[in-house]
Amino acid sequence: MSTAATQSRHHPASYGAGAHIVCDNLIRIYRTDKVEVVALQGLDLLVDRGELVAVIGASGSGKSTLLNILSGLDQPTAGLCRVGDQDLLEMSGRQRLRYRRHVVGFVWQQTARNLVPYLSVCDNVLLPLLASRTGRDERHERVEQLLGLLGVADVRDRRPGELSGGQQQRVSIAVALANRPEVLLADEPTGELDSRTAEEVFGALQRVNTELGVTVVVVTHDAGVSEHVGRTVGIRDGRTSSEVLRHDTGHEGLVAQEYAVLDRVGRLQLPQEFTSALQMDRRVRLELEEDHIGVWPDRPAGPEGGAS
Ligand SMILES: Nc1ncnc2c1ncn2[C@@H]1O[C@H](COP(=O)(O)OP(=O)(O)OP(=O)(O)O)[C@@H](O)[C@H]1O
Repeated sequence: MSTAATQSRHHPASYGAGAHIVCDNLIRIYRTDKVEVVALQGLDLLVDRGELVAVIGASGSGKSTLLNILSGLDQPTAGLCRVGDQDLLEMSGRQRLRYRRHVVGFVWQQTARNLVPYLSVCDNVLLPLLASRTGRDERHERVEQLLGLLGVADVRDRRPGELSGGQQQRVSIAVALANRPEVLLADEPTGELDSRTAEEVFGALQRVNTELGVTVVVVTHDAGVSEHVGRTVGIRDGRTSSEVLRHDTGHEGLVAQEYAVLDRVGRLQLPQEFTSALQMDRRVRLELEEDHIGVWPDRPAGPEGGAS
């Protein structure tokens, strides 16, 4: 289990201390003339430095809203959002620009948003480095390192339109990482790809996470992502609802285990499959046992109505 996740369970008062990314009771309300949409309704999320986390959820659950906030493009309505020592609610315009250029890198679903179509692969990766005034030798070293790591060195002189979808996204990852950001954010990076190519892109995200130590948050509705990451966080209706952790047990190999998320005040969302299977409605009966908490449907106690 991630250190941040374990720590939040044991010391709710110091929620998020030591985590790289902290979202605490994050709220984002979109207001238009007539309607108000609560896209995030108190979302909690902790990510450790160097972790690779997938955020999955149905359409409209708030995934892109979360990523837009983490990328500094959008601001939350309330709550706390911190990346390293940067507070995303308190930043000035100038700090926000610096944050977007140097602290986070992003990969979007549409390649057109990631790459300049008339530049070669090599020049696309070089572009952010020119803007950041990195020295010439260091620039070329970084470009070579990234092209090699992402397996696109052989297509360095091609333009984005001359690449496969998977190659385009791998080049997009290289562009996003050029300025050595601490965090890489990817919004549906495999949304336009077939499942084999999607595997290739998830593999590339895994590689940069392991080799460069960059913290990666990937948002997707592709449930297949859980094969490639240590932790999958489920969001539903703008809140974190569940987590799947993959443990290496040694003898049995990697085993996936699903957890419900407990927030800092102890709230827990029970999976709907569980509550409907036991016809739990409105309220449940709780009992503290030595090593677990029992949850029972609220039915009259009797020969058949007792705890099970
Ligand atoms: N600019 C906006 N103005 C009003 N409502 C918005 C805006 N952006 C998002 N929403 C609403 O907020 C909710 C969450 O949207 P969001 O795009 O974050 O979901 P998502 O999980 O990324 O969905 P998808 O997988 O379809 O991209 C939705 O109900 C959406 O309609």
